[in-house]
Amino acid sequence: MFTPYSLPDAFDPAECDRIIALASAAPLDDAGLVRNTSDHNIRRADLAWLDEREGAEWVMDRIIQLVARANREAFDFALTEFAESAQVARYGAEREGHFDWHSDIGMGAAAARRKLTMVVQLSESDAYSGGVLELMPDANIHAAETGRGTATVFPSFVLHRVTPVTAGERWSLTIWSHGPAFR
Ligand SMILES: O=C(O)CCC(=O)C(=O)O
Ligand SMILES: [Fe+2]
Repeated sequence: MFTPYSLPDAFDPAECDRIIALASAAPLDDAGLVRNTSDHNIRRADLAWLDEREGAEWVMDRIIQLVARANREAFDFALTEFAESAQVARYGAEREGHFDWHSDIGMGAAAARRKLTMVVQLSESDAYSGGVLELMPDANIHAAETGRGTATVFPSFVLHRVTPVTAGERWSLTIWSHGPAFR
């Protein structure tokens, strides 16, 4: 039940390009400084929030379908909303972009209600080295599928990380779905 669930071809290559272009339409924020309390040792990435970009509504429409499908097929959690914007992240080799082990359930009002996380691989896997999304749903580490456009869905409490990017750049899309407390 808590095994990460993979949805290949959640977005096609042209759609991945469009999402990266939307995120790049304005300067990206530093993950260490904005809407995020982590410091650079924990996370080094550049971020865009899709609710701040014009023309990203179709991305959210697709996300709703994908998360609903994953939840139906694999989790059956009580989900009520998407209380936070989707986030596009760029992890670049120029500063070994990474995100250390963490759970997505946080202290903020919305972050405390996160239940499912979905991460989409927006880059071609040979566009970068490192940058592996690893999950620890049990005593073993599971590497997420790296195919471009593949979505990985997992309970937001599952520990996960992105290993340092050592060459090239990796782009990802992350969204959280929210609901009442687990019981
Ligand atoms: O970029 C990724 O693959 C993961 C992002 C992530 O874990 C997060 O934003 O909480
Ligand atoms: Fe995360």
